[in-house]
Amino acid sequence: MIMTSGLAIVTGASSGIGAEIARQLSARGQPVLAIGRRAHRLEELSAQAGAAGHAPIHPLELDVTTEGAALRVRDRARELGGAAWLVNNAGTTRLGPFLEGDPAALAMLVRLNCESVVALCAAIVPDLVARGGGRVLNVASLAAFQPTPGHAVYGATKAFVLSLSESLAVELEGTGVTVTALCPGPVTTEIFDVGAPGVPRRKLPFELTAEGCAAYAIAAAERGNVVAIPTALSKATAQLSRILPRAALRRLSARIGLSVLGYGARARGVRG
Ligand SMILES: NC(=O)C1=CN([C@@H]2O[C@H](COP(=O)(O)OP(=O)(O)OC[C@H]3O[C@@H](n4cnc5c(N)ncnc54)[C@H](OP(=O)(O)O)[C@@H]3O)[C@@H](O)[C@H]2O)C=CC1
Ligand SMILES: CC(=O)[C@H](N)C(=O)O
Repeated sequence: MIMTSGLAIVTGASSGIGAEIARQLSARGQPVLAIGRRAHRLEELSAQAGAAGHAPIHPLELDVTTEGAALRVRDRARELGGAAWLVNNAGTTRLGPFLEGDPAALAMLVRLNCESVVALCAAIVPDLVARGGGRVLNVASLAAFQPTPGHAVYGATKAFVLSLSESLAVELEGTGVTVTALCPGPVTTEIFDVGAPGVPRRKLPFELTAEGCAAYAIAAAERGNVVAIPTALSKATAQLSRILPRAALRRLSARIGLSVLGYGARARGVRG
C-alpha cells in the first residue's frame, strides 16, 4: 500500500511555488515542514494555516546548502512523526553570460539546485522506503530539456535534477516511493528578481501562477508521474529537444530562450 498522507517536507517554502505547495498540502490536511532562510515568511505561512484551521505548517529556518542541513531536516521530520513527501523545490537562477558571472555565485547555484537535492534525497528517501511509500517531488524546469545560453549553469542544474529524478524513479520501483520531476516554463514568482536583479523583464501572458503550478505539481506527484510538464505549450517546447538536431536546438535556445522568459534582446548577452 502506498502511504501518501503524512508530513510533507517542502524546501523553499518561503515564496513562490514552494509556498503554494506548502499551503495547498496543508489545506488538504497534510502537515508540512516548511524550510527556507526567511523565517518571518515561514512564520506567516504557519500562522495563516493555523487561522484557517488547516493542518500545521512547521517552520524550519535553514539554508539547505549548509553542512549537515539534510540530516537536520531528517531529524526534525522524524520528531514530527516521519516524512511521507519530500518536495525539493528550493532553487534559484543567475542570468548572464557565463564568463561575466561570479564564479562563487555560480558554484553556489550548483550547490543549491543540485547538491542539496542529492543530500536531501539521500537523507529522506530511506525513511520513505522504510515506511512503505511516499512521494518525492523534485522541481526541475523546462530549462532542463535544452542548453540555455545566457543562463548556462541554471539550465545545466535543471538537466541534472531531471536526470537524477528519472533514474531514482526507476531505482525505487516496487518500493511504493515515486519520484516526479516537475518541469514548468515561466511561473510568476520572485525568482526573476532574485536571479536577474535590475534586468528589465516583461511579464508574459502565458506565465503560470504559482497556485496553478503547485496544484498541477501535487496532482502529478500524487499520480506518480515521473516527468510532469504543465501546459500544452511547455510540453510542445520540451518536444523540440527530441526532434531538432542538437546544433539547431542550442542555436534556437541562444536566439530566443531568454525572450521566451520575458527578457529583451539585450539581456541575452550571447551571440545568437
Ligand atoms: N518561476 C519559474 O519560472 C520557474 C521556477 N522553477 C523552479 O522552481 C523552484 C522555486 O522557484 P520559484 O518559486 O520560482 O522562486 P522563488 O524565488 O519565489 O522561491 C525560491 C525559494 O527557494 C528558497 N531558497 C533559496 N535559496 C535557499 C537556500 N540556500 N536554502 C533554503 N531555501 C532557499 C527561497 O527561500 P529563502 O530565500 O527564504 O531561503 C524561496 O523560498 C526553483 O527550483 C526554480 O528553479 C522552475 C521552472 C520555472
Ligand atoms: C526560471 C525557469 O526555470 C524557466 N522556466 C526557464 O525555463 O528558465
